[in-house]
Amino acid sequence: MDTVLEVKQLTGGYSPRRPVLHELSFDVRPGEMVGLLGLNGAGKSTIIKHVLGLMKPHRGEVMIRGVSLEQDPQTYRSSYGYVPETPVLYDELTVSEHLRLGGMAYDVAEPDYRARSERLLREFNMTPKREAFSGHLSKGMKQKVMIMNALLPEPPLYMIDEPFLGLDPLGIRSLLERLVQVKEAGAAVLMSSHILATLETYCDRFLVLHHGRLVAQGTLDDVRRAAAGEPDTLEEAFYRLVSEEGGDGPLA
Ligand SMILES: Nc1ncnc2c1ncn2[C@@H]1O[C@H](COP(=O)(O)OP(=O)(O)OP(=O)(O)O)[C@@H](O)[C@H]1O
Repeated sequence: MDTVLEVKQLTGGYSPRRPVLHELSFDVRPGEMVGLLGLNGAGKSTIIKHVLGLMKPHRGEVMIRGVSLEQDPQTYRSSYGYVPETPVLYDELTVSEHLRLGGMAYDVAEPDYRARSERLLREFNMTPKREAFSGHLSKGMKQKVMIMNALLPEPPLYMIDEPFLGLDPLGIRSLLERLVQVKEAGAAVLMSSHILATLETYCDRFLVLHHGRLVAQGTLDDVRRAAAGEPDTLEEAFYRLVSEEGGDGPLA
């Protein structure tokens, strides 16, 4: 089956002498949402930084639709939308100006830009704030601007790092509904979160990261089977896989 994101034997981190990620291999396919789970410091954001091309692997490779960053930086970078854990915006630009900038960066044609930006503003209840400076927005509204900007170009891959912080329940629902739509339209989604019940409901497969190693990956049943005693829920399976004391899961 084709893959959108393919990570092969990735070892990486902030210093070559002390890797944070150890020989990770996984893929994310078209029409699939994959959940990335791990305790604080497990390495989730570091994986995402490697996929974004902000960090260079010590060993191994990362390809998006068969292309590595080195082979074709422009194609690689225009193939993903990214929602970071913490919003990064220009305080002196308005919500509309951020969307406009995102549309230009990804070369979205004008009629598509207009239709998509109107729809996103409506869906995320941001139409009344379209002319507000981002420095004047609430935390959740800033996060919505990041989310709208990632969705606007309709890329083949979405990387979403702990997106629910600060979003109100309607915002969470709008985001999840939109992710289901993009996935059904054939996009691939890699989403990290600590909200395991939501990941369990929405994701098709899971990557369980512990001390920079994948200790389980696959469908909910695969992850349940990897955990001691084959528990019923993702949360319990995760707990057993990363618990230092209990279980027979592989620990780092
Ligand atoms: N800029 C940095 N320089 C050096 N080490 C870092 C840096 N950022 C993160 N680390 C280290 O890399 C490891 C993995 O951190 P990472 O941010 O990837 O974890 P995470 O799984 O995203 O955690 P969280 O759930 O808290 O967001 C940790 O040991 C962390 O201390």
